[in-house]
Amino acid sequence: MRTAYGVETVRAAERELMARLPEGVLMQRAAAGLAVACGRLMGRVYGRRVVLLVGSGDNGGDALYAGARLARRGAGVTAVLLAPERTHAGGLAALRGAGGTVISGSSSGSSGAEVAIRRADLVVDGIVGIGGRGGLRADALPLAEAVREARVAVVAVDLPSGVDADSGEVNGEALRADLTVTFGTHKPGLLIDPAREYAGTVRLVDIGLGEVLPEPAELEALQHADVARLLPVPGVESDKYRRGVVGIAAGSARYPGAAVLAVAGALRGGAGAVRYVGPAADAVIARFPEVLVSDQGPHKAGRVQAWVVGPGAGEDAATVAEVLGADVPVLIDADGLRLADREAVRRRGAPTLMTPHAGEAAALLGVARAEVEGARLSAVRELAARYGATVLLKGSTTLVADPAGGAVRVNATGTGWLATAGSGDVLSGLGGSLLAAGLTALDAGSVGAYLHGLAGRLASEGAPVGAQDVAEGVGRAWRNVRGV
Ligand SMILES: NC(=O)C1=CN([C@@H]2O[C@H](COP(=O)(O)OP(=O)(O)OC[C@H]3O[C@@H](n4cnc5c(N)ncnc54)[C@H](OP(=O)(O)O)[C@@H]3O)[C@@H](O)[C@H]2O)[C@@H](O)CC1
Ligand SMILES: [K+]
Repeated sequence: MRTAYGVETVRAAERELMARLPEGVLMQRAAAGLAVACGRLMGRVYGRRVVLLVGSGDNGGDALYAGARLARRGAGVTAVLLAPERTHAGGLAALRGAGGTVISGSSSGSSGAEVAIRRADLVVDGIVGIGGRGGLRADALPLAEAVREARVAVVAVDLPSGVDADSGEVNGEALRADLTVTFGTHKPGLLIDPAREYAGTVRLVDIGLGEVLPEPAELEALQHADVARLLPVPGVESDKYRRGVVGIAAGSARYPGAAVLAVAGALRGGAGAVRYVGPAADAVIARFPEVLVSDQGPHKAGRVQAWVVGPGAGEDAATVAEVLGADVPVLIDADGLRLADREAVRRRGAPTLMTPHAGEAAALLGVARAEVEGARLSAVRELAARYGATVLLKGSTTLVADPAGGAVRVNATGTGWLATAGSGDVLSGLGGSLLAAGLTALDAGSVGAYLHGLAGRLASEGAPVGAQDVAEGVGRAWRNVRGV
């Protein structure tokens, strides 16, 4: 499991650890890891030209100490100081002692710095780290512009400067990195868009913080091994009922395809059988003869261990209400989200998993879509709290939040190719099937998103995919995760 912690927690852990260690040890650990990562990125150190962008705090200190290490190994290192009078003194002395050059951003104007950037093999962004608020400030903007124009490789120290460490929000300008070297733990902003996009590849340097960080983390991301443990694999005793039956109440005369795609996802999620109720039974059975279909309402469909309701449902509020009344886990998607009565969701005794995309989440919260996209973490937490339900917010970084709090799960297996019609219907069926197989709402949502994203990647291999390709790719994703 990859975990991430917010700034307050990181600072508390840092204080606790620092109290046990000689002064400066943590920064030296950070700088050593940073210098190694820079060296690897450049291929060799000797003779390379490195520019450090140095802000007023310890983030700049890390950059300076790492710069000193690179200078000792033969790199030509120039530090551009954005706040010369507040620069980390020890770091500056170390760099000077190692033969580095220092340009004061303010006194010599920015042109000297811009020339150095144009000639550089690598820029190290130590403007601001977890102490940052808001986007880049005016004095850093010409430097950021010069970096962009020079197309020079950028390594961000701890975080790309200008992004919000806790939320992944980017309020203003931020510096894009090819590699972010982060210390002690991932920060939420490194895993959540839009900030994640600025970070490039993220490398975690162990500075010993792990032993003092509390449980649970603020954010966690499942990895292959975690998903493999959670997948519902049948034992010798299993029959189709023990493996779970998932009911799909989806589709309408107008949108029969949504039903077919939700069923396609459900067949690949590990439940032993799929029931379908609704007006698209003919289309479903023609494509999937193994499905148990019924044109009666959900309560007459026979026993299920979980329901999926909503994909392509049109205006069928009665079916949504009926499913919400069932005493089994329910996944609500698409039209179902709009039709579900909030109080009815809150009253439910069994788990509920809601799976909106940003537009649907915005409608439920009564805000603009851009607001949800810019502040995904707070949006998903707010929705989970309002509905008393587990919420999976779809997007390039899908988030899953439980109403009781705890770590929010983030999924990063997705690909832009998944933004294709019907792909969400496949995910709803897949998630419902995992619920029926006995996973908690949080696990079903995050495992579903993981498999779905991976299936999209495997099916796509860099080319466009349709929703059916994604559904068919889910089997490959299972095998990939299980290593079989
Ligand atoms: N935690 C750990 O375990 C370890 C942490 N380490 C390192 O320390 C870093 C944190 O250092 P830090 O606390 O000195 O804060 P940092 O990010 O350098 O900011 C300093 C000042 O910048 C300013 N400022 C604010 N916003 C700004 C903006 N948008 N643009 C420009 N400036 C802005 C603001 O001052 P202001 O100008 O507002 O008075 C703020 O006080 C951390 O990220 C990691 O690299 C490692 O060494 C080892 C272990
Ligand atoms: K930085």
